Amino acid sequence: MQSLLVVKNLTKKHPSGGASHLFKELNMEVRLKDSIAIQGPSGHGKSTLLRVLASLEGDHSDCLALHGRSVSAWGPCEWRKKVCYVPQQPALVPGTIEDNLTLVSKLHHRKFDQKLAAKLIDEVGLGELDWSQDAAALSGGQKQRIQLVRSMLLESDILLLDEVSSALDAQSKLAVEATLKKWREDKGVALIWVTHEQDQAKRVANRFWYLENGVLTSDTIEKDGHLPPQDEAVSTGGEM
Ligand SMILES: Nc1ncnc2c1ncn2[C@@H]1O[C@H](COP(=O)(O)OP(=O)(O)OP(=O)(O)O)[C@@H](O)[C@H]1O
Repeated sequence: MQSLLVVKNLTKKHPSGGASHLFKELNMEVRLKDSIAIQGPSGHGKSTLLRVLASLEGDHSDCLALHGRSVSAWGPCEWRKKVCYVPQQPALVPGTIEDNLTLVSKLHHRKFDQKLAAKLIDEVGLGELDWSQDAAALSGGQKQRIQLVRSMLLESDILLLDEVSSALDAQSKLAVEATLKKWREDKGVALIWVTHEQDQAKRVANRFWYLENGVLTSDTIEKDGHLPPQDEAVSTGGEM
């Protein structure tokens, strides 16, 4: 399977300072259509790892390559369009739902694909919403889904999903999972999910990573009928 993102010797010091590392010398590869669940104890750096992969924290250009090009070769803004981080806490802009959905096209001077936006909104279970409604008045779970659809409209190569269904009821959670699964199949994107839910990880992922004490290990169980080329998602020498 074709490689999208290659990570080599990625090291991140603990944000609290000192000599300790959140993770050290991580090596991994993300392939086309991968769906990877990252799990591990709270506070061991899962969200930080996603933000680093999205080039939102520190300068790790030498360690990250997308389609064989580093962050600095793409430029950080272009990189973030291609490797999109979706945070757990919705960060909607002031204004209506429509203002939020059209934000990506406005920022990137693209035509807004209303039909696609409406389809995705419907699929995640928000088909009844009036787009002229104030986004601030939405529930936490509705905001999470608006933010997710807004990110999907960027049509990135990789979506980094940081507990993106944590505020949802069981039915809405399944709707979001199904929407993302279809998106991955249709668009060939890769999904990386941070989730604390073992059941969700099993439902959505074909590869499983575990981050603890600075070490990322991979579980080679694979669904979807393909085997990993190597047990490549294994880091070395982590320390806290
Ligand atoms: N801005 C920051 N300033 C100081 N420390 C930070 C900052 N961001 C994260 N940390 C610390 O870095 C460590 C890793 O945090 P991170 O949120 O990446 O962990 P996590 O595995 O995603 O946790 P959780 O499962 O609870 O979401 C934690 O000890 C956290 O307190």
